[in-house]
Amino acid sequence: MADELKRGLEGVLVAESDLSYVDGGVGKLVYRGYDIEDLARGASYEEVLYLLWHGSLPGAAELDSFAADLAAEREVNDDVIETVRALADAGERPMAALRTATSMLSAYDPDAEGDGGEATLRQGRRITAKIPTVLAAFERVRQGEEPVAPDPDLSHAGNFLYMLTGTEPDAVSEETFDMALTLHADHGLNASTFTAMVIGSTMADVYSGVTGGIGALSGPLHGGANQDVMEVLHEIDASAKDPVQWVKDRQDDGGRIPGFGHRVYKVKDPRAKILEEKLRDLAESSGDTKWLDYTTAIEEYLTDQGLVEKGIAPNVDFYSGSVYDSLGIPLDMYTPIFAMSRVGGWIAHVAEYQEDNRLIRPRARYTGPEDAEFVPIDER
Ligand SMILES: CC(=O)SCCNC(=O)CCNC(=O)[C@H](O)C(C)(C)COP(=O)(O)OP(=O)(O)OC[C@H]1O[C@@H](n2cnc3c(N)ncnc32)[C@H](O)[C@@H]1OP(=O)(O)O
Ligand SMILES: O=C([O-])CC(=O)C(=O)O
Repeated sequence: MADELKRGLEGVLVAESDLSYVDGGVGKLVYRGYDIEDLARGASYEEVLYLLWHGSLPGAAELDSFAADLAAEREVNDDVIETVRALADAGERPMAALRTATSMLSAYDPDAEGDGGEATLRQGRRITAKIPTVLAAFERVRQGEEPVAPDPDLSHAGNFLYMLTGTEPDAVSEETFDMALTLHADHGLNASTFTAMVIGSTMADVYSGVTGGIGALSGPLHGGANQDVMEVLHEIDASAKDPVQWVKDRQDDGGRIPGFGHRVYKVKDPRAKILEEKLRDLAESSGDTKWLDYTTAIEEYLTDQGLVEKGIAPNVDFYSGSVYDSLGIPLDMYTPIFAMSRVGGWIAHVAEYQEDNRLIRPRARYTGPEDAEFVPIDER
C-alpha cells in the first residue's frame, strides 16, 4: 500500500489545514468555516486576508489598522519599476514579468530572511501590498503611459483599478473587482499553493515561495485557463462561428475546453456560479450580453452532452474573464489578477505549515536502468 503510485498526487493527504475546505461533490467552498457565497457578498478582500492570516474575521478597528498597514506597504522601489519597464519593452508576458519583479522585491525588504512565524506574515503583507503596484505599472508602461502612484486612502481593489487607469473606479467596478479577489483568495492545496508550501517547507523566504507560486499558477491547466477562456470567446467572435460549433470542432480535434474540469469539483464550481451571476448583472445593466451568450451556449451544450454529469463542469476560470472584460481589464492581465488575489492564500498556507514544519519530500518509483557500466567520455 505504501508503494501505491498516486499520479498527480490525486487524493493524497499531505497536511492538516484550518484554512479552506473544498467539497467537490456538492460544490462548496469555505474559508475557515465561512461559506464563499457569504464572504463574496459580505466581506472585503482585506477582511478575507485578515481571516486567512489571523484566524478570525476582524472587528472594525482591527480591520482599519490591518488595511492601513497593508496600504502603507504599496510603494515599490524605483529600481523595480525600472525593471518592470525593461521587461515591458522586451515584450515579456505579464505573469513572467510579475514572477521576475516579485523575486526582485526581496532585495528591498530589510528583513527578507526566512525564519517562519511572524517573518512569513510580515514579508507576506509587503508582497501582497506591492504586487498590484507592480502589475499596474507593467500594464501602464506597456501602453506608453507613466505608472500611477498608489493611493493609501483607497481599498486594495479600488487602488489597483485606480493605478491601472489613472481614474478612481466607480462603486460597481470596485465592488465587482473586490468580490473577484475574495473568490480567488484560497482553494486548499491547489498546484500553486502546494508549490509555495514545498518551498516554504525548506524554510526559504516567502519571496521564493510566492515566486514559485506565480510560476505554477501561470500554466494553462491552472490559473492560465482564465485567459484561455477569453481567447476562445474572442476567437468565436472574430470568426462569427456559433459557439457550439467551436466546441464541436475543439472536441473533434481532441482538445480540452478551457474553464471546464477540475481535480476536486465534480459539479459546477461555486465560484463560477457567483461570477456567472455577476456577469449576468453586468450584462443586463450595460445591455452587452455577448460574452454571457457565448458562455451560456457552451455550458448548455456541454451539459446536454453529458460532460457536466461526468464531472467536467465549469470552474472558476470559465466566467472570470468575461467579468474582467466588463471592467475594461486587458486579457493577459487576468492570470496576474488571479495571482494578486491568491498570494493571500499562498502566504496563509506557508505560515500555517511552518508552524509545525516538516520538509516536503515525496519520492518517485525508480524505473531507470540498473547497474549501467560507466564508460569514460573519450571511450564513448
Ligand atoms: C483555478 C484552476 O486551476 S481551475 C482549473 C483550470 N484549468 C482548466 O480549466 C483547463 C481545462 N481543464 C483541465 O485540463 C482538467 O480538467 C484539469 C487539469 C483542471 C483537472 O485535471 P485532472 O483532475 O488531472 O483530470 P484529467 O486530466 O485526468 O482528466 C480526466 C478526464 O476528463 C477529461 N477532461 C478534463 N478536463 C477536460 C476539459 N476541460 N475538456 C474536455 N475533457 C476534459 C480528460 O480528457 C480525461 O478524460 P479521459 O479519462 O477520457 O482521458
Ligand atoms: O484547486 C485547484 O486545484 C484549482 C483551483 O480551483 C484553484 O486553485 O482555485
